[in-house]
Amino acid sequence: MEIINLTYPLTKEIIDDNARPQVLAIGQFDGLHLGHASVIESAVRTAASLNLPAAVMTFHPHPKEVMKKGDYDGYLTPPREKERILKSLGVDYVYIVEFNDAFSRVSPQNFVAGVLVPLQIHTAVVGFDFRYGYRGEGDAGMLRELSDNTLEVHTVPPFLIEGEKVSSSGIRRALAEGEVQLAARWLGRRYSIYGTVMHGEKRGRQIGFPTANLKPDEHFVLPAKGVYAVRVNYEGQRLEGVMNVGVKPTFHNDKSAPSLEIHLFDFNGDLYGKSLSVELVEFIREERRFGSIDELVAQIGKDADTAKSMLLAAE
Ligand SMILES: Cc1cc2nc3c(=O)[nH]c(=O)nc-3n(C[C@H](O)[C@H](O)[C@H](O)COP(=O)(O)O)c2cc1C
Ligand SMILES: Nc1ncnc2c1ncn2[C@@H]1O[C@H](COP(=O)(O)OP(=O)(O)OP(=O)(O)O)[C@@H](O)[C@H]1O
Repeated sequence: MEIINLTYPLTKEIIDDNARPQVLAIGQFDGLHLGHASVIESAVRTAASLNLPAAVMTFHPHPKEVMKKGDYDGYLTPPREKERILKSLGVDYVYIVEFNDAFSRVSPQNFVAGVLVPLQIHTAVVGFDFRYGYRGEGDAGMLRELSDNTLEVHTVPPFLIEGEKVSSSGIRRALAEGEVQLAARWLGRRYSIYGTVMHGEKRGRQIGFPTANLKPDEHFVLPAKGVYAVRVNYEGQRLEGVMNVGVKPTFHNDKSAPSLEIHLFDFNGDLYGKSLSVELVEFIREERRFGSIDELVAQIGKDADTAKSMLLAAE
């Protein structure tokens, strides 16, 4: 899979290097949830049947971050995570269009005439509610006419679960409420955060529950503050543990950014500086302030037992 960064307007060099008949799925695709997968899989299938390469076009940074509106609070799939998943879907080319103020003002006409036509897109595959161009004025139906009928357009019907359209914003809402199982059903996999283990305040070991403090490698959306049963992938080993996402109100009054602390079961190696990914399996309870360290320690012991039985029952 090749990744191509594009800036509008496209240069002659970029066009010369990338113009080829190809099937293109277009969208923000943050999360690469089951709805996104149905669009991209449809593009991959169509490409195979036409014997053409399959491509995906996405935008970076997230338009909601640039336009400072909506529910943006990080990425469900920051760039490297998105690449990993797109690769597994069988995509040949990924075009990442730089999303900035100027690009947000490109009209639907100029998007088609200045990007899709020069790249020789044979078929564009989009979801039923795809919008593009300045103020989202363009829709799927307009793609074909704006290209002077050179472009085939496939529109993918809504992917629903229990009657609801699977969406990135729904997954953000679920994570913000600690509903990690709902998020996992919509994602088609458990939500995971990739990061590096940093030095913490060194209190964990003293209280009998050493924790790995995870600094996310990219700007991941964090789930609601609280305690979670987790699975951890470390150098190919699958470990299990319990994670606190929070500000440790028993020790601090500040409202600093939440930290991610993982107590791994049956593990006592040195993790400082190591890369891990942590999969959220189940929410256990909200974070709270304890009156004494003994009470906190007793509760963490119970959390660990709860997490173990949840992990045993989880597939
Ligand atoms: C499973 C688990 C649950 C936790 N729950 C809370 C909590 O509810 N309130 C709190 O103030 N700290 C909570 N903590 C955070 C501990 O206070 C923290 O792990 C300890 O202070 C060590 O921090 P350090 O790594 O910065 O030294 C929890 C930690 C774990 C591992
Ligand atoms: N559930 C779905 N079923 C079919 N197509 C979808 C679904 N969700 C998104 N798409 C399509 O995937 C592409 C990318 O959409 P987008 O990233 O805006 O998805 P979204 O999850 O609806 O996002 P948000 O919740 O932030 O509005 C678009 O073409 C869109 O129409």
